[in-house]
Amino acid sequence: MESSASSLWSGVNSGIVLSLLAVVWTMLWQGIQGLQLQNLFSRHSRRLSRRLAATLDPYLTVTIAEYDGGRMRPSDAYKEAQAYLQRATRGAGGGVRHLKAEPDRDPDRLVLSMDDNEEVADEFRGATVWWLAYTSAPRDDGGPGYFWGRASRAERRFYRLAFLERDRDLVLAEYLPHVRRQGRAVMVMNRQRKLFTNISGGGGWDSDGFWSGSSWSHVVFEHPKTFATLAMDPAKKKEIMDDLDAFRGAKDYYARVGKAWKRGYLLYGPPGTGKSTMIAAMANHLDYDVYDIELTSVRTNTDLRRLFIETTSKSIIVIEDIDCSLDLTGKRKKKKKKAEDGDGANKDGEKKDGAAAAAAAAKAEEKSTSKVTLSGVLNFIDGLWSACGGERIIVFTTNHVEKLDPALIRRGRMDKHIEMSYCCFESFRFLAKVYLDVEAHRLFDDVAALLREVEMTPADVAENLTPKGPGEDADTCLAALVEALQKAKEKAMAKKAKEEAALAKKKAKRKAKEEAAKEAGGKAKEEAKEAGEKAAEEAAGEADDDDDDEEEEEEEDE
Ligand SMILES: Nc1ncnc2c1ncn2[C@@H]1O[C@H](COP(=O)(O)OP(=O)(O)OP(=O)(O)O)[C@@H](O)[C@H]1O
Ligand SMILES: [Mg+2]
Repeated sequence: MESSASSLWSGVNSGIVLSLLAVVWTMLWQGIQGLQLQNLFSRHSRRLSRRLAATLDPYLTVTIAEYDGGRMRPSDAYKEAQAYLQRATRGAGGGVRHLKAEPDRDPDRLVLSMDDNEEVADEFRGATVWWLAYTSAPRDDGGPGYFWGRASRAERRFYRLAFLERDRDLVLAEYLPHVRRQGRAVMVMNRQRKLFTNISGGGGWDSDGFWSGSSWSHVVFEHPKTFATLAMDPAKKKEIMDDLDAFRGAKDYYARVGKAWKRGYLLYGPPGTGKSTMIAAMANHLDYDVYDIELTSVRTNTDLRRLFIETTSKSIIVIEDIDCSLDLTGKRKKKKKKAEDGDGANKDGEKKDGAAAAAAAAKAEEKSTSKVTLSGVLNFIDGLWSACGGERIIVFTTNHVEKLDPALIRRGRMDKHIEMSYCCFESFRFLAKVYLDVEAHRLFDDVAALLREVEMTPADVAENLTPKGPGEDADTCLAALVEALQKAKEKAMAKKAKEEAALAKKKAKRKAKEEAAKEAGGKAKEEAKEAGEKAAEEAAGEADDDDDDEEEEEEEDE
């Protein structure tokens, strides 16, 4: 590859006029080289030259947009072209004068690519082609991407490939596939796993407290946790690793049975039992990117769907603490009725009752409350859109599995339910090996006995096993753990005693209340009985009087 300024003329038929022009141009070029105006002129000179060439042999163009389908999915072809062109800008930048730089895997280097409005020429089997990078102005025109709301109003990036008409077949049939293949190879070589989030990066908080602007931003994913350092029952760990391996290699299986190539994991258990750690281990095991969705920052179901569509294949999509993120429990029907999307699409894309109803519903919603509903989340997991893009793992974590709507975690949505529990002796031994490189110790029996009686999270055990200073070793750390376990045991016993005392007090109170009620009931009964008897006597007396009157009346009639 070389800069277009030097190679351009090789693709052009020269005639007398052209020769003359070339001479004039060379002289002019040499003249301005001494001046600092070269930057300015080089770009224009290349364009001018190409236009000149096009008048003799018209050129064609192919444009590759950053997003497919309006602004729904980042385009693979764009990414491949970008990677291919990164190669073109290696070394001295391949003649490109304005470069963009991103961090490389190697901390001392940068990955360079051409900046907007830069142009680079490439040679392929004797043909010259020109690549131009450019950005179009944000649009607000209700065009194809308008459905996606704010996203369509962001800048749109493109690569435009120009080539001479006579090279048409070569470029379309061979050069472009070559670019894609090479680009993919570069991407594999440079691949850095990424951790994406929907709440930071080039955007801003809107007046309702939601993040708007670019949907995902990312950092390089560098979590050191692997299954080799994750403490849990070995059989359970192996089962999870086998499950992940089976998923990764099951493309054909999923296609054959007609299922989207995705798998749902529900990780549940008390805080500090390793749920987030497990996600990092899964991502490292599979070599996948991680998309961490902060659901409370997603405004509507439509936004949630857009976020999903923008995720790439080979990724883990995580929603942590799903029970806290939203009120998802038992509100499915109610919410479905009232909480429709502000953007005009509801869960199933069904038609809404009308704009007035939508506006009323939107007004009724509290301003700062996310309108993502359980239906939206269910649709996100296994609706029609969930099938696009392939090879994804969806992970939910929660501390309170019992609070979740059964629909959310049924098999098929969350295929595998994994309980992360308190530290058992096996896990402790594992952590002792990892943290202290100790496989046996005189304090192990004490720890084993205490762990049978006390619940301690792997996070707390790991903390106690971490040497805090130069004087600390396995002996001091294990002694600290035993002490912490004993303290935890005493605390648990004190708590239990307190609870029992409270329970006994409650029982005694209830009993006293019952007896008082009984006594009061007996007294009331006696009084009622007395009153009843008195009333009966009186009634009987009155009845006698009535009989006498009737007899008298009968006699009078006769
Ligand atoms: N099973 C485990 N094996 C190894 N380390 C663990 C394990 N569980 C927890 N840890 C350690 O404890 C710390 C906290 O764990 P983690 O954040 O994964 O807990 P969590 O279950 O996600 O908690 P929360 O419910 O509060 O989010 C981590 O830094 C990790 O190193
Ligand atoms: Mg966590």
